Amino acid sequence: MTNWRDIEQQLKKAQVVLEPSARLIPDSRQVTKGDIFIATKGFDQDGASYINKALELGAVAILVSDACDEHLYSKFNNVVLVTDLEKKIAHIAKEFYIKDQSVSMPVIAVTGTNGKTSISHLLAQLSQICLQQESAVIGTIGTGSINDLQPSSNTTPGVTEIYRLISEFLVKNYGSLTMEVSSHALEQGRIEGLDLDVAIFTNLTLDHLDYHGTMEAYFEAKAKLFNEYQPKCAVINVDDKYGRRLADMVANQTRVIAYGQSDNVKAYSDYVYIRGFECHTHGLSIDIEWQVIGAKEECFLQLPIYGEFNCLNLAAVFATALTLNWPIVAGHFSQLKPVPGRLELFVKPNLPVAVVDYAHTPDALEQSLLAVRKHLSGELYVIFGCGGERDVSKRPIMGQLAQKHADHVIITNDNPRTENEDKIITDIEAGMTGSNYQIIKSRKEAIELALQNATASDAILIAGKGHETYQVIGTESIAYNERDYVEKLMATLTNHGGMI
Ligand SMILES: CC(=O)N[C@H]1[C@@H](OP(=O)(O)OP(=O)(O)OC[C@H]2O[C@@H](n3ccc(=O)[nH]c3=O)[C@H](O)[C@@H]2O)O[C@H](CO)[C@@H](O)[C@@H]1O[C@H](C)C(=O)N[C@@H](C)C(=O)N[C@H](CCC(=O)O)C(=O)O
Ligand SMILES: Nc1ncnc2c1ncn2[C@@H]1O[C@H](COP(=O)(O)OP(=O)(O)OP(=O)(O)O)[C@@H](O)[C@H]1O
Ligand SMILES: N[C@H](CCC[C@H](N)C(=O)O)C(=O)O
Repeated sequence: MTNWRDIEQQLKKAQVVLEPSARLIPDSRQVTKGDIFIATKGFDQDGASYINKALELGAVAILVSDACDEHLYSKFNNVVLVTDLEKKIAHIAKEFYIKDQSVSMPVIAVTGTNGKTSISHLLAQLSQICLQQESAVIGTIGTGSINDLQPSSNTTPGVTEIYRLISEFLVKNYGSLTMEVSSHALEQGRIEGLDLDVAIFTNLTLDHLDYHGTMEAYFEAKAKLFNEYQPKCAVINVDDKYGRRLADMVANQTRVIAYGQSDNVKAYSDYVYIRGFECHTHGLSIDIEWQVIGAKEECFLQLPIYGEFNCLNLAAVFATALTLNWPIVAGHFSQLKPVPGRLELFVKPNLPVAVVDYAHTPDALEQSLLAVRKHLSGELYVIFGCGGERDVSKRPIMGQLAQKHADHVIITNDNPRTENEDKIITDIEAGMTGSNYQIIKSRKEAIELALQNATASDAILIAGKGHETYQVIGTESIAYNERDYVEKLMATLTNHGGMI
């Protein structure tokens, strides 16, 4: 049995009635009445051990993989056994959800260690501005319209959820979909079967070695987006050495648009080149030259967005809009807004500027510290931590970079999860010298202290949580919205942090 039609026939024979609202659900905890539960063999667990739970919650049928333990599924009715279900599920989900496969929308996939959310949200904003049409996103902050994001638990959801979301976006008539594609997703085939109009590569720096083992394996996972999926167009940051390797290995039928600010860029026939840029208190000015299909042009963009790295993100957005034939003009870019929790500024007269950012990798932390320095004068405070149950090799490097680029460092908690929080902090300290830093495990206290100690001309970078709305301690997720907290705290403070 290889396709949905065969499965449907078998379910009909078994007199299973499927409602139009039925969904394919691989996680028993998400099953609701009328759904079909997908039981596969996972990394840690056998999905078939949750069949009972799924039936209790109202599943009307079960698709089970032959990789699952037979004892776990043989006793149930309405079970359809599918050989190699793990490999076939993408195809089955596509047929199940996309009934009319002639209807489609441009799909843009963004991969890389940092910048995926920023680029996808900026593209969705630009679509609204220049096409007056809503676009969908799938990524870390959520899914759907950026004006009404629905929560997502992974950066890239599982393949059944992806096709369910796409069917919903087609009904809503969104102009395009930009999805963040993590290296885990590429390794696990979560976007299998998708036809990609554009694939964007941002950069590759240290992260996720707990999962991939080596940078080379991490790169190979990212490269799948370009060599296995063969997008129509590849928009690649060729300032990055891994980007240059990718640009050399894409298939002939994929058009490469190189972007960046180094001399490498103009070696490609299609490119978006950042000739220069300026960082000022109101944002960025970027001088761009581009050549796409022969014609060479230039323009000057002004944006109320911070960060040198956002020049690169903007170049990727620009190149993508060009290849999709969006009618962009320079003025559209000045209407873009910062992405929530990405170098997001909180400003109040007579108080230091607070910048909430999602930097949680060494490169992102360094880039965001350098970025804040370039836009703002005064002393720079940084408050950051490292996640528990995540790549430990980044901890001392982040400690070292914080000390190198900031004037004042406060180490705090960032989702210690089930790890010992003191051990995480000791790992960070291993990269630091001297004792001119503070440890304040409570993020709230750390932020309040920095706001009280800093002067009105200083800046405080609060890194690691960005848009997150929780702090995970042990297995408990405690509500904590850093953006709200900072805004409310600043409202209660007068100059130099004195409480009202
Ligand atoms: C290690 C890993 O990547 N696991 C992913 C994998 O899970 P799996 O199928 O191996 O799951 P499993 O735990 O062995 O369970 C087997 C089956 O039992 C089911 N189950 C399990 C428990 C239960 O109560 N009921 C139930 O039905 C599971 O849904 C699964 O179908 O496939 C699932 C569906 O695609 C993913 O949701 C899941 O991501 C887990 C939750 C995860 O945390 N992954 C992280 C590492 C991740 O993917 N991160 C990247 C981005 C990181 C970044 O760039 O910052 C991401 O894309 O989010
Ligand atoms: N092009 C870039 N290069 C380096 N750092 C960047 C870049 N863009 C954003 N950053 C930094 O990385 C952080 C995360 O950015 P963003 O959320 O856009 O990346 P992401 O790839 O979606 O990350 P994640 O997969 O972890 O969600 C930002 O808060 C910022 O500090
Ligand atoms: N999606 C990333 C984000 C981590 C953000 C940081 N706040 C942390 O918890 O480490 C991850 O799960 O590794």
